[in-house]
Amino acid sequence: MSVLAAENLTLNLGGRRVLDAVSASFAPGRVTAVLGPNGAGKSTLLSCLAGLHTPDAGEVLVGGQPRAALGMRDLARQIGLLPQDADVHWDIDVATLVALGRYPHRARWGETETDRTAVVRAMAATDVTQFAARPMTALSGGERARVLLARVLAGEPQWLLADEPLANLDPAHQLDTLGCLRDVARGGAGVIVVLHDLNHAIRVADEVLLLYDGRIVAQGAPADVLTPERIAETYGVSSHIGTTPDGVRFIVTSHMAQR
Ligand SMILES: Nc1ncnc2c1ncn2[C@@H]1O[C@H](COP(=O)(O)OP(=O)(O)OP(=O)(O)O)[C@@H](O)[C@H]1O
Repeated sequence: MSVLAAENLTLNLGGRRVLDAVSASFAPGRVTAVLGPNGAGKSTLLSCLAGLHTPDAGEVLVGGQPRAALGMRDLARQIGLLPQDADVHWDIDVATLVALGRYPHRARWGETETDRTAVVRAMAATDVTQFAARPMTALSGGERARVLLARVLAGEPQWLLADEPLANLDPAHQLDTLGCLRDVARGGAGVIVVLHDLNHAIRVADEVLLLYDGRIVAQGAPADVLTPERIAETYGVSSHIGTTPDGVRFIVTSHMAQR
């Protein structure tokens, strides 16, 4: 099966161990939420998977092949990364920027109907079609964030790696984006998404991977991993886990009681 796998990834940055023997395997058609407190190594793990960092030990396998064996174009077709705090401050119009997401697929003779369809679909999925002709500099932060997600979606990657894609979005667009990530997985791609809101994770993820201090402390179904005990150990907060009358699970966190 064509999986994306991290095998014993170890990475030191600035003299500190940032990832410590991280092994994980991601399957197509599934959404994996990468969770953990600030500084746990979530973005670094995504960067390693996408090829932006070369690990000091261990390797990333893409469909069983070492990532380093793939050419840049092939890698760009297979893995689409939306980095944390991605932004654009130049005067490019939205449709042109989203179309740049097709770059790894572009034929020598230019844009094809397939390219155009993928761009239109990506813009609709992120609710930015109405901004198509506007320059990026004339959009709000949340609108720009949706356009940048559209650019990655336009590339129709086999693996979508999204680092906090909900950070600047209003509640309705957060839910829409979670739905969009599920649709991407339903279409057969693997989705790996860094999230901070545990409620978003239990809503979207088939699986969660919980990092702490550069190590994986748990990986599995959200209900199995996100227990009050583990939330307390990892995040240092108390939690109450419940279910709404219509069956949606939720987690409410609060500060630990002072001793
Ligand atoms: N270039 C760098 N040089 C030195 N240390 C770094 C560098 N980049 C990241 N780090 C450190 O690596 C650790 C992991 O960073 P990373 O960005 O992966 O965390 P994160 O889990 O994504 O955190 P957050 O939730 O705050 O985004 C942090 O302690 C950070 O300070």
